[in-house]
Amino acid sequence: MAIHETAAWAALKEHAASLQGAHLRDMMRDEDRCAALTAERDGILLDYSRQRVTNETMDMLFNLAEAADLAGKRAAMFTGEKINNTEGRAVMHAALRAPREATMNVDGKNVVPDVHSVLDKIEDFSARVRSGVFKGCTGKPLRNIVSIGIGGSYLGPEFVFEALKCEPAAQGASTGRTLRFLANVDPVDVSRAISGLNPEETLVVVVSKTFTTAETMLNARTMKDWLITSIKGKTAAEITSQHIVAVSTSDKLVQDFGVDAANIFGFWDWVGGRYSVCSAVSVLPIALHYGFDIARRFLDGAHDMDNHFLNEPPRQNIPVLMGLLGVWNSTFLGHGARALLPYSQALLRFAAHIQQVDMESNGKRVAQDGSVLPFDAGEIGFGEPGTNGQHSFYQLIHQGGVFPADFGGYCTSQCPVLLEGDPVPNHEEFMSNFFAQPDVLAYAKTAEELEKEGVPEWFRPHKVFTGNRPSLSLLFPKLDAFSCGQLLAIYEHRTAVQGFVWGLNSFDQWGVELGKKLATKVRTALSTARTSGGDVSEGFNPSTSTLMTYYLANGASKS
Ligand SMILES: O=P(O)(O)OC[C@H]1O[C@](O)(CO)[C@@H](O)[C@@H]1O
Repeated sequence: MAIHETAAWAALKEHAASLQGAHLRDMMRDEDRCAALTAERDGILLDYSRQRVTNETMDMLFNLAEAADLAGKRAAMFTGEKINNTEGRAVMHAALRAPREATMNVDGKNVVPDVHSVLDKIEDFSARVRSGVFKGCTGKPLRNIVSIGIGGSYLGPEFVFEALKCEPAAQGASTGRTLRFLANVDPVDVSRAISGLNPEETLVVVVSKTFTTAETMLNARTMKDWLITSIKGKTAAEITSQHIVAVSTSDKLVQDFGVDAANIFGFWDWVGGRYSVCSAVSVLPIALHYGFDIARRFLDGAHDMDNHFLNEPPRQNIPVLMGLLGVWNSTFLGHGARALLPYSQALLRFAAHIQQVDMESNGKRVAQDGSVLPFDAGEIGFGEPGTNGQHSFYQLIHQGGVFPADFGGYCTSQCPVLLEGDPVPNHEEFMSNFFAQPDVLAYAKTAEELEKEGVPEWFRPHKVFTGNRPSLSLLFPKLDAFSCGQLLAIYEHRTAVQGFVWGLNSFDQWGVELGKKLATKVRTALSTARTSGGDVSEGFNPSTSTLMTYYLANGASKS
């Protein structure tokens, strides 16, 4: 039975209607309710008392999870069933962070030894590069890493890199080293990536699961050309073998590109692109830059959260709770977008990564069996670290439409500062906002209150806050490699929970294919027109032809 036909679904619809008049300001007065709407794991505290839910709502959401067979689908994921039915693939990113002694089967084969053999290879290679045993072809140490990749082969690694940049252990381990990312096929991104780098000290890591992605392959050719034309007195083969390595599932295409077989770090088709953060996709650049131990701690954190997700009952299970609340807010309360608001500057690329994990996974219009979903699945995710976001889009989330918000924060800072004579450490000033903002969203400021404060009548409507805007708060002890892994896994599993409940396939991404095909057609037409002077009116609609003609006439031939 489709999930929207179940009694659990109907009950939630009715319940949502009955809660329409309820206001968070009143709901927050119930201390027992507030105490019940929390969960804890390893010092991570989830407080979801500012969600527009009661204990009854949660029970009904747990019933919905049961009706959707959430537990069965989760077990199928962890046991290597081919739950990505449109691609015939297992979804086993949890195996990427499993300990050596674990057993996780795909097609009857334990994949954990393969995972650890690549991790061992990364540990060895990164140690040789970092110690200067593996050098550039002119004998210089390789201090700079440029990691080329896009989408799932870029956003996760960059999120992890930024999260650890100022973490004391990671910072110490990366002194004198540079890690940059090259994703966009815009040549400006190449220029930004290589600016100030000495090619003789630069190692390029080409990251592409398929090794066919147009953007990544052009950037890889561009970087190869940069290395070969800038390093003098060495052959192209010598330069390529010492300065380019690759992370991919396709050994053949990587070797055709000229990379030594010894310098390929593999992964497997049971790892989806946006779920590949714990494969060599991130582990290699992170280990090269911060050292392998830091990368291992990150994997351990993600594994810790896998265990929590797999074993904890729903009421204490952070990803399950967050996934069900996402379904509640979007499907039953009608809030199609949510804000990701980490109170940590180190998480400046968190929202971008989770946006991809969530929107590429659950942005679907059909159920797993191909039937059209009679509700909007997927949510828009957007965000910025606090307090920068407060001075940008918070106006809208306080007084415009309603956007449920995920607040994230840390009890201690990666870089504490206490100025002489200042009463509070800088981190506490920062975190005061983390505690204040959810209450501003939840509680109202009424016209009557404003009147009592002496605000003139004409001015009151502008200062009214309707409140009743849901949020949740995730408070971690500190941001280090381990907790960064936990955070990643919470959000990966949160997305899976939503997809499981909605009954769709969160692990394919057919929606990105058509654009790639059309871009290929445009590229061919532009190149033919530019080289042989033809026009671009054939095969395109009048609008696209006009735009392309204008582009060709205004500088394309020169750039
Ligand atoms: O790693 P690849 O094969 O270059 O693919 C890059 C990305 O492109 C996508 O296929 C589509 O955006 C992602 O799923 C993937 O992570």
